[in-house]
Amino acid sequence: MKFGVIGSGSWATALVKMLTDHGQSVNWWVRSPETIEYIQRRRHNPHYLASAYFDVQQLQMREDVNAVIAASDVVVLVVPSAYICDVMDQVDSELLKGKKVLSAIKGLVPGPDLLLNDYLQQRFDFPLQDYFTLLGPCHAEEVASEKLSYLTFSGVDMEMAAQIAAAFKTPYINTIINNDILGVQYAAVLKNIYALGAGMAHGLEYGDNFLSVYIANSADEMASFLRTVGAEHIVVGEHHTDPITQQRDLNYAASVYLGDLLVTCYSPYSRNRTFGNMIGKGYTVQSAQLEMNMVAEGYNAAKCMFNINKAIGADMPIASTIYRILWERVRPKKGFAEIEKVMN
Ligand SMILES: NC(=O)C1=CN([C@@H]2O[C@H](COP(=O)(O)OP(=O)(O)OC[C@H]3O[C@@H](n4cnc5c(N)ncnc54)[C@H](O)[C@@H]3O)[C@@H](O)[C@H]2O)C=CC1
Ligand SMILES: O=C(CO)COP(=O)(O)O
Repeated sequence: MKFGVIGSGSWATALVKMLTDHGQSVNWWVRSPETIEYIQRRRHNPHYLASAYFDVQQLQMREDVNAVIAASDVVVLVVPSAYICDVMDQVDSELLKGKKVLSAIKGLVPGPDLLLNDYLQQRFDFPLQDYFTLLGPCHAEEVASEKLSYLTFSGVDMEMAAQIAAAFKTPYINTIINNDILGVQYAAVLKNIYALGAGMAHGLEYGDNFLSVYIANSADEMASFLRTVGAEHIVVGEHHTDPITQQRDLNYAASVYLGDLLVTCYSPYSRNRTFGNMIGKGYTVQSAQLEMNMVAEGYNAAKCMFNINKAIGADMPIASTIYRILWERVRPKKGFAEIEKVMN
């Protein structure tokens, strides 16, 4: 199985490290020829995760995204969601036929506000059976230092998900398989919004006691949303697996749901938490964005989820207050005074 990694930020660099540490050869789309030349010479990415070193004999780096896709069986999408349309607009749709797509993106396609599988289906007629996700609690920085992490691979084709997962196994990466392909993506999007809020709470100088209450309530709100969109899982399930079993077996305390919420709310590596902390301290959105050379997905996600939930109608007082702070200029202090009132 040949892997092609599309993206060269922190997470893409971490995934290339996992694959090459496993012994895989990797086709890697790196946009700048200078960066390619640097990695060839110095064996690490100068811009992101610079402490991760590669065996460059295993890397085939190219500036042309179509050449990477053509040479690969599994296309790993790992650019921030804000740029995914720009990248996919360069892709020749014929090349995607018969390929597997593995998304490691924790965001929705902004504008149409779509899960990535729905975007690929609408834009490329790409079938859900060939679509997989790689999610779970894992910061790129801890991959660089080879700290033990658990990644969850999801897909309606669980056998193929397991085969893909096997290629990422290393002494520091364990893998888990599940078939909740839509739910895991929504969970990954929502946890970024709640983590942004956790950062705001920190910036507003709430303590650990309140934070634990806030995270517990966020977990509950997330699970309630996932149960509300459960009907969609049944539609997916009807074609591939027993829909009732799929519904009843879901454990929202599993690492791909609750675990990722926890690590993103608590870890100092989290970009969403860092961004939220600045907002809580009084930075504007624009100045917080300028401070970071990395992407906090929760900012766009707050708006996308607010729009999506207009149709779904789940009760989401926390996510909608974070949206109003970020996008409607509600003062963080005022927003959190409202959040305080809905805590259980
Ligand atoms: N960093 C992490 O620890 C993890 C990140 N993720 C997810 O991975 C995805 C990618 O995030 P990161 O690698 O962390 O990004 P990043 O914030 O490290 O890097 C930004 C990336 O955007 C690229 N970029 C900038 N402008 C672009 C354009 N116009 N077209 C295409 N690419 C452009 C840069 O080359 C770079 O690859 C996100 O959805 C994130 O939520 C998931 C798990 C862990
Ligand atoms: O998804 C992540 C950890 O699992 C990364 O979170 P941040 O984007 O907030 O850094």
